[in-house]
Amino acid sequence: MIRARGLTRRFTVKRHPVEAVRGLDLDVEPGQLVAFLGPNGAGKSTSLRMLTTLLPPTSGTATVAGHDIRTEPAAVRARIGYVGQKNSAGENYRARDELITQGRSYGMSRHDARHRAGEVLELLDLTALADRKPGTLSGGQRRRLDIAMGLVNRPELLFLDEPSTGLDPHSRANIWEHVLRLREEHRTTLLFTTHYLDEADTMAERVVVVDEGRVIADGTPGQLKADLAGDRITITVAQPDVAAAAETAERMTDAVTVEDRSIRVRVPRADAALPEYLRALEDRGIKAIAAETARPTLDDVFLALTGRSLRETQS
Ligand SMILES: Nc1ncnc2c1ncn2[C@@H]1O[C@H](COP(=O)(O)OP(=O)(O)OP(=O)(O)O)[C@@H](O)[C@H]1O
Repeated sequence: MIRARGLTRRFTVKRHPVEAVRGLDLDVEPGQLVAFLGPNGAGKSTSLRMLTTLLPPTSGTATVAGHDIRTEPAAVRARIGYVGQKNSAGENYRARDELITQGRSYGMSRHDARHRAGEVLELLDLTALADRKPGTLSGGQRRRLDIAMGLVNRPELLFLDEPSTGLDPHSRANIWEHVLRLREEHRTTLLFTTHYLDEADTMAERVVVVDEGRVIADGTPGQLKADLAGDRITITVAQPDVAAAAETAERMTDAVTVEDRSIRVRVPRADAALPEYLRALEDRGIKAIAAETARPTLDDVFLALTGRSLRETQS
């Protein structure tokens, strides 16, 4: 559905070059649900805008829905939907009319555009709001209308740029319910950008981690966490035992950090490593005051790859 090779995009800002995307290689199969995860400025939106033909690449090639983004942009656009970060419907016409106008812009007859507007309103649970002007809708309703706008042409592939940013948790969950249904019932291929770690983790079957214009990891959330982060053990000991407890941990692995009276250890499997560590401490006469284990998050993956926390890079 997507095949990109070496896509790059350079901007010039105040006479300085900004390498927004540095050589994106990406293959997405039909029906996949892929998250582009990365901090602000990582190049996620720029990548999407190139793949949707809104922005020409500086170099590189890509085919999207079977057509070349450079030489056949109209054919690409006819087969994809794009929901940008900004609202796509205007303020002044009723939601239904905005959708009809969108249908007409794809060359549909008035009758077909009206019929399709009715279908997408139904699909996004917006039928009761069809006669309202977009400006009067809530944030979550407005976002659903944006998605409806992106679906008017029955796209095989839908790009969503930060579909749930700025929404309250209830509206976020509601948006995802609709997106997931779309995939189940229509087998739409979906590529979305996010900087919500939990969203990428729970919603996507594949996460492409982007940082400073490059893909730095690509896999299922489970794979990425197992391969790149591992479980975490945290043991708390009495102050005089801290140095000896840390040294004991260092015999097991290099990934040891000490904070106050707590020793943090990264291991592939906490269930196997914790009893071993506790036994080793006991052999040295050290008693643990508390022991905790935690499964890794995608933030741990980002930290392992970049030395930075994705949470800290949020603006
Ligand atoms: N039109 C533009 N002109 C100049 N620089 C741009 C332009 N668009 C993006 N950039 C720069 O390119 C880099 C990548 O931006 P991009 O918007 O793709 O990142 P992003 O990962 O989508 O970030 P965000 O999560 O904030 O949307 C940033 O340094 C940004 O300032």
